[in-house]
Amino acid sequence: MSDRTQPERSTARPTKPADATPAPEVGHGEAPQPEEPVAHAGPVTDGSGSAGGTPFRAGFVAVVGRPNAGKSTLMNALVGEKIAITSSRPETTRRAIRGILTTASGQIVIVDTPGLHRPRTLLGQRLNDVVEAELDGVDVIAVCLPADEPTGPGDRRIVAQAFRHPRARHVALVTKTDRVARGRLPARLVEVDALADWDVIVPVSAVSGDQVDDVRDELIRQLPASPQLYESRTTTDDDLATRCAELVREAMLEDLHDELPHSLAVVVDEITPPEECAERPIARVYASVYVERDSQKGIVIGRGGQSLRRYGTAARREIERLVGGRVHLDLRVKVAREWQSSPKLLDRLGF
Ligand SMILES: Nc1nc2c(ncn2[C@@H]2O[C@H](COP(=O)(O)OP(=O)(O)OP(=O)(O)O)[C@@H](O)[C@H]2O)c(=O)[nH]1
Repeated sequence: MSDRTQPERSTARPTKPADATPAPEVGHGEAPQPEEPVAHAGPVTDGSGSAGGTPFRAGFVAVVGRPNAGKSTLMNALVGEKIAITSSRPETTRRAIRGILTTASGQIVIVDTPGLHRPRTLLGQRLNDVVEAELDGVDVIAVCLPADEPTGPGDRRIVAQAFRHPRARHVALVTKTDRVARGRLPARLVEVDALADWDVIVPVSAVSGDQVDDVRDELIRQLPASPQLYESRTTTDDDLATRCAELVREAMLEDLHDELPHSLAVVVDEITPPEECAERPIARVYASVYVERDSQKGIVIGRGGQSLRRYGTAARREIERLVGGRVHLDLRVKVAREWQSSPKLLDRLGF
């Protein structure tokens, strides 16, 4: 990324309001031609150019924001596939997850990052470090700011952090627009505009799908001219074991309450492909669920193993959807004492 030439910054800055009123026109400045993502298209292009003489663009877009801002949901909507797990609980994302979207004119490698916040544990600190490391090399930093919440000190910190990387383009994505009445959106856009010198601001609802295509087109427009970085059919660089572990954690987040979710970590120890099963063509996934204390182990298992069965079934269904076949999911619950604050255990759990 760093050695590629950035496209010239657009002089027509589509989203800059001349003053506080009227509200900014967003995301339509250069008359984008919406286009369909190319699923399973042919071989990697040489990047020499796409239709109409416009160069093919490709690069990395880091999606940042505070916990629960809608980053992962938006990435999934852009890629059109569940790449990152999501939940109503803050701090669901714990790694930088790459989702890849390829169209006829560009390829976006979206890096979904953990929500940025003041860390309370060593895990929190490491997650913030992950985000900072990702920001260093990307072409575009997209800051998610929910439409239905006013700008807070956390948002200002994140925006300041994003602008400490001046080589990147800076895009504001005003998320969850379906949650505000249409009439209230302009004021929020003006508020976001006043926060920083954005290259573009795009309002979007990943849940209703409104303006997801505009986000895609704007992000591509911000990327440098470049050959494709991944094959067209690739939608993530995550491995199967990691994705399965995340689906187990997602099912648990949905099922379990209180502070417990923060104490959970899931590691897939082994996956046996269906062809290796003598009796039935069924993949076997062996996973360990780690909690921090003995008392949590009881909660996670539930009376007579009820809870384990409930979210285990939900997770298995999601894994079956992912692999496109039948799956046997074997979950073991283990205690890794205070792992969120232990450097050694964090290393072992992959943080
Ligand atoms: N109504 C509505 N809800 C949304 C939208 N986008 C996300 N959400 C909800 O907001 C919650 C958080 O979404 P995530 O995508 O997990 O948020 P995140 O920013 O990745 O969260 P962290 O992993 O905590 O950093 C979930 O309950 C989503 O369903 C949206 O466009 N509209």
